[in-house]
Amino acid sequence: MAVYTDITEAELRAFLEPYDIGELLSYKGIAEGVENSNFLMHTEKGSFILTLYEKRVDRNDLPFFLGLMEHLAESGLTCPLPVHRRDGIVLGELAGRPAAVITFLEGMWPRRPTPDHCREVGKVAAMLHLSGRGFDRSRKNALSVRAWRPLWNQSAARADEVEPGLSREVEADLERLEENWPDGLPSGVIHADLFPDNVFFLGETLSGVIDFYFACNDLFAYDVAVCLNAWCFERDGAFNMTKGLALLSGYQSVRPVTAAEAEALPMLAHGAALRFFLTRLYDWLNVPDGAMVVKKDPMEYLRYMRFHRNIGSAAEYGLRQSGAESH
Ligand SMILES: Nc1ncnc2c1ncn2[C@@H]1O[C@H](COP(=O)(O)OP(=O)(O)OP(=O)(O)O)[C@@H](O)[C@H]1O
Ligand SMILES: N[C@@H](CCO)C(=O)O
Repeated sequence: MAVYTDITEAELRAFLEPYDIGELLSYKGIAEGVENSNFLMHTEKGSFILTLYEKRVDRNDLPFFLGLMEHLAESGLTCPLPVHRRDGIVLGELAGRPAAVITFLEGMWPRRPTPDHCREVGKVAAMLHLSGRGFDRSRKNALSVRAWRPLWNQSAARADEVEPGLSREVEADLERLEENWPDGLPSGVIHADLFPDNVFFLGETLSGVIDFYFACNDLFAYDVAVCLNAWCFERDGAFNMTKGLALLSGYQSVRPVTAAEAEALPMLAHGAALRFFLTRLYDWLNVPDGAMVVKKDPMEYLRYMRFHRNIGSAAEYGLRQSGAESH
């Protein structure tokens, strides 16, 4: 359960005083997520999420994340909105952490994604890429290729405890990715963490996207690569081409990928797998077992890295190109 920072009822009531959301009726920690502390609150005016921003979130980035949610919602993409206090402010401080109240989004994230879910997430990723264009703030990706080696260095000495030979294998991948990482591809605002637990559905209909706390400006196709990893592998580690095809065709129905993006996709998917492997490995080795958080398995992402190393072309993910260049 991701509650790193606990709060008392008195603290919470004082924090909520400047908001116009009615009397607090109940609140409880949310048993999901690994990054921030989240609480579900019921007030006289409905349900709200209270988020306390934890270690990996830089306070200076919060106006970007919260502003982006407002911008995307205005462009028609359903996502939660930060609630403004009576004085207009959206960001406060609670228990020594930056904190915000966020509107509650109805829906459930898909525990077993189907090709239909994948098509919908492909579409919403492309819509987000197009909608982000009018957003007037920008944020560098703090977890892109240049950040991987410093992150790896914090785990490298202990990696072989997780699996013998891991250290040498990851070193080789890092070198390959650092040398061949593409640049100059279409870029803009990306979500960067568009996993199933961040995409809600009501029945078969996508009801919204949450968790913009890794959003940044980077290559659009990198975001697609993150999605391929997060949505299209089966529990046994096999890549499901039907899901890949659905996700990519959903994406292309809104924003066709360029030939250069298609060519770079295997490298981007390999790098996207390494990025999540590295943060998971760091947490695996460093977050104490007693912490109220379910640690995610880095080895799942090592298997994806191994898969992508051997991919020759994006067609193997299910990409069908019409030859149309775009954006
Ligand atoms: N606006 C919202 N509406 C409804 N539920 C929400 C909302 N925001 C968060 N939640 C709930 O809280 C959980 C954790 O939220 P979130 O994914 O933002 O946390 P996180 O710690 O940043 O997670 P992650 O590990 O995905 O980065 C979600 O899976 C969802 O159940
Ligand atoms: N989505 C991430 C956790 C939040 O960054 C993962 O599955 O490793």
